[in-house]
Amino acid sequence: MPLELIQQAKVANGWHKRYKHQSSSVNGEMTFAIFLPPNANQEHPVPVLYWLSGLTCTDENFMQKAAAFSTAAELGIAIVAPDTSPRGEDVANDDGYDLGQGAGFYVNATQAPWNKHYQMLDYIVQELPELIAANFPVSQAKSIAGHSMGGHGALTIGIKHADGYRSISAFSPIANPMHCPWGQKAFNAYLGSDKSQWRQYDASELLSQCQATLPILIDQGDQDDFLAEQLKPDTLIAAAANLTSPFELRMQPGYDHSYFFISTFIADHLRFHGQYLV
Ligand SMILES: N[C@@H](CCC(=O)N[C@@H](CSC=O)C(=O)NCC(=O)O)C(=O)O
Repeated sequence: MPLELIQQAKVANGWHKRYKHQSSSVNGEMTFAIFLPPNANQEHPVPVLYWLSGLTCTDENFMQKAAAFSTAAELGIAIVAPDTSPRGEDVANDDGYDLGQGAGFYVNATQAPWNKHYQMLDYIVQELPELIAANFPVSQAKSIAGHSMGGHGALTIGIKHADGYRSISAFSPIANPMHCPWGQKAFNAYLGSDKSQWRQYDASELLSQCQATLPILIDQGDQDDFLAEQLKPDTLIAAAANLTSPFELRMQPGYDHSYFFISTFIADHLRFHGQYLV
């Protein structure tokens, strides 16, 4: 499907570009943004970090607020930030900010009316990387990162599709969505009431069962208003107890849930991924 360029700007000697396109996975239009570092060209394809944003976000929040460009340019890493859901008048929605448009939870919905468009897992794992590879000077090397709902997405996708990615990182991820209000609301709507279907999308469940996985870095602010009720990083630490691959969860004193926090530590995350994307 052809890409339509919406916007572009030079930044950090590279380019930030936004595109929309028809998506076969979500059966409608999707938008994504890409940062291409200055060294990206057909003779020098660059690795890609996929960034999954949180509730209420579009492709723009990370690109405008995370302050990632200078380090990504220095390391020669492209960043792709998709929208967090399908959108449009014919796309199912909810009055709450935590379900529907802007809150796709990176799952393949099985329940009506959501299953018509909310196939975000297929979009992120298959369709979007194919589109990026076909249209931009990128190599096969991919890593995945995200924030909050997007941290849940990065962890679950990276763990379940470990052959497709080199490393995983997350800021303030929803670590155990089966047991928090945001996750329970979304999973009930998108997946139905059968909790056996929820486990495939719960990072703590997946991590506790896997023998080996990718290197994982997580940052969590200890002044995050969502920490105890929604995020539950302790369950992830417990689930990671028997891992043999590198796993680090850093509690960062004084930081909240915002992009101020993300912008403070994004360079660490890019350098972490950079080790594995060479
Ligand atoms: N009550 C808030 C909730 C929205 C919010 O905090 N969204 C976060 C992600 S939360 C988990 O996925 C976010 O990234 N917001 C965008 C930003 O640019 O900060 C609300 O008022 O909507």
